[in-house]
Amino acid sequence: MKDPDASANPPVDGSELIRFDHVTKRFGSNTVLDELDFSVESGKHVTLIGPSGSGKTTILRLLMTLAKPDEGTITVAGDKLFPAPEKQVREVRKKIGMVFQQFNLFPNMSVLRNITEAPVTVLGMSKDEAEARARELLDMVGLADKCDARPTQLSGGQQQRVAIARALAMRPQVLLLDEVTSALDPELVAGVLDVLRDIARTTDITMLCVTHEMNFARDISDQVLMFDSGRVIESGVPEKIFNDPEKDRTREFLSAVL
Ligand SMILES: Nc1ncnc2c1ncn2[C@@H]1O[C@H](COP(=O)(O)OP(=O)(O)OP(=O)(O)O)[C@@H](O)[C@H]1O
Repeated sequence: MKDPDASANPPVDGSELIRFDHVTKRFGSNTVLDELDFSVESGKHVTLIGPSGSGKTTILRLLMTLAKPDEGTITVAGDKLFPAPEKQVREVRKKIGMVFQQFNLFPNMSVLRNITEAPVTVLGMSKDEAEARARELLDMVGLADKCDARPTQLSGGQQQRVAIARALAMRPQVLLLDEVTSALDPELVAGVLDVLRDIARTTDITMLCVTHEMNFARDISDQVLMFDSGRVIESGVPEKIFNDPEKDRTREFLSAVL
């Protein structure tokens, strides 16, 4: 399962890969992110936890440019993602890969083609190179024998593992994971989390994850950020946040979910 080459040209470990400065996002009168500041260092695995509606998914959607902030700046690997000219946004956006709750695979393409499509059309990779890379990634997620299958012939857990391979095929510097096991039957969750644990352990990719799987968060995170009402109210290593949180709000949240 080793894939030392999951991300292209990773920045030097310890440098800042993602930075939010005073980011505010409103939906009508609802201020979802409120002058949010936080950063993620290159190579680290950071998990966002917090109550439903606290703004976690919105952060990932801003990074994917699926939504825009109202105020503030977002920087990725030293380059502005917001505010920035459209051409720069497209370049910076290539550094980011995301796996969603729903797998969003193309149903009428083979598994292999689902993975090679964007590297060929967006990155201009040759078909041969993209296929070789896709086969390596399918091996990494334990689906080497499913290249020719259609997504509908796979279980939800297998589809999600294809979606993980598809995100990595673009050689992003950061992988965003948004509640990737929420849509799965319970017996399929462990297989997907094991694949992600292996990716966290064996690659140098930076991960920013939203999850309700607290054991998974404890296992893979270098840092856990506790969110409430659009702000980080507490952050620290998992041992600290899960065993000895400082804020009552964090304690209340964890006692409700653990
Ligand atoms: N497109 C949208 N239009 C209007 N309101 C939205 C939109 N997207 C999100 N919101 C609102 O923003 C708030 C934060 O949503 P978000 O999905 O970021 O929360 P979350 O912390 O990820 O929650 P959960 O854990 O339930 O997924 C919620 O009140 C939500 O209703």
